[in-house]
Amino acid sequence: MIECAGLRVERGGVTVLGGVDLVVRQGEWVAVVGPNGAGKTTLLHALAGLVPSTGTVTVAGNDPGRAARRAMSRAVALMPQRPVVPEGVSVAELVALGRTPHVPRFGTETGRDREVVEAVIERLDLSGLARRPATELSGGELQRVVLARALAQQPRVLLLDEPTSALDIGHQQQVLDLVQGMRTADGITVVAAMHDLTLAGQYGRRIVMLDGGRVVADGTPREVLRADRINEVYGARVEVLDRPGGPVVLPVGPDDAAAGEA
Ligand SMILES: Nc1ncnc2c1ncn2[C@@H]1O[C@H](COP(=O)(O)OP(=O)(O)OP(=O)(O)O)[C@@H](O)[C@H]1O
Repeated sequence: MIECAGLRVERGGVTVLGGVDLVVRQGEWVAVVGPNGAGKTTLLHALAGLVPSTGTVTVAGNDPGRAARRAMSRAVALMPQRPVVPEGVSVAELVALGRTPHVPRFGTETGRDREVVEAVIERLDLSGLARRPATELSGGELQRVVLARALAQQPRVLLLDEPTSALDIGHQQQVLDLVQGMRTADGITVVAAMHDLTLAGQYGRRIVMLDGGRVVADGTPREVLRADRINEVYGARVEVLDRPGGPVVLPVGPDDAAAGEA
């Protein structure tokens, strides 16, 4: 569903992705992890055709740099890290914008479009907010609305940029369970940049770790989420517990570290 070979991106004269090779099969959930500035957002933007890149990239049969925007938007939805919300737009209207690539150029939305929008609003627990201006939402509410817009697009490939960074623990699980359900029911392919490594390993059956614009590890959560690697790549202090649901990555507090050294 996604194939990149030697994918490179330069921003402001600096190489921010330096030759990424990645093959993602249909229905896979790949979690992209890595420290701040590693290139996660840039990778998602290159897959969505939002930044110029070199090398070869194919996403759902399209070359993101050349495909017509409507064709790309019917196949690929990106949930951005920093959504731009137009003034005066309600939550329901913002979610309905996800149907734009499916509405004929000079046509109007159909009953089917409205059904899809209503279904995602309900599934993301947004019915109570539907009439509110989207600019007045809390960060977590807006994050769910922007995910709803991406799901209303009914894409074959869903690119999520930090989809749960503003959500409380209950909504994190609810939102990721919903995406997981769509992946298994509809076979959509998910690539999600995530900072929470435990959640990344619980939902992503495969983890790709970036550092300095390069892939430094690619494998199952148990293979990639090793304490020594995380400590080195992130400059962190963590302990990894092996649990049946996947590795649990715990920060080691300053007092624990001091006790360990004593
Ligand atoms: N328009 C730009 N001009 C110059 N440099 C840029 C531009 N956009 C991104 N960069 C740089 O590219 C690098 C990768 O950025 P990117 O946003 O892809 O990282 P990230 O892994 O998503 O980081 P974070 O975890 O902080 O969101 C960073 O060093 C960033 O400063």
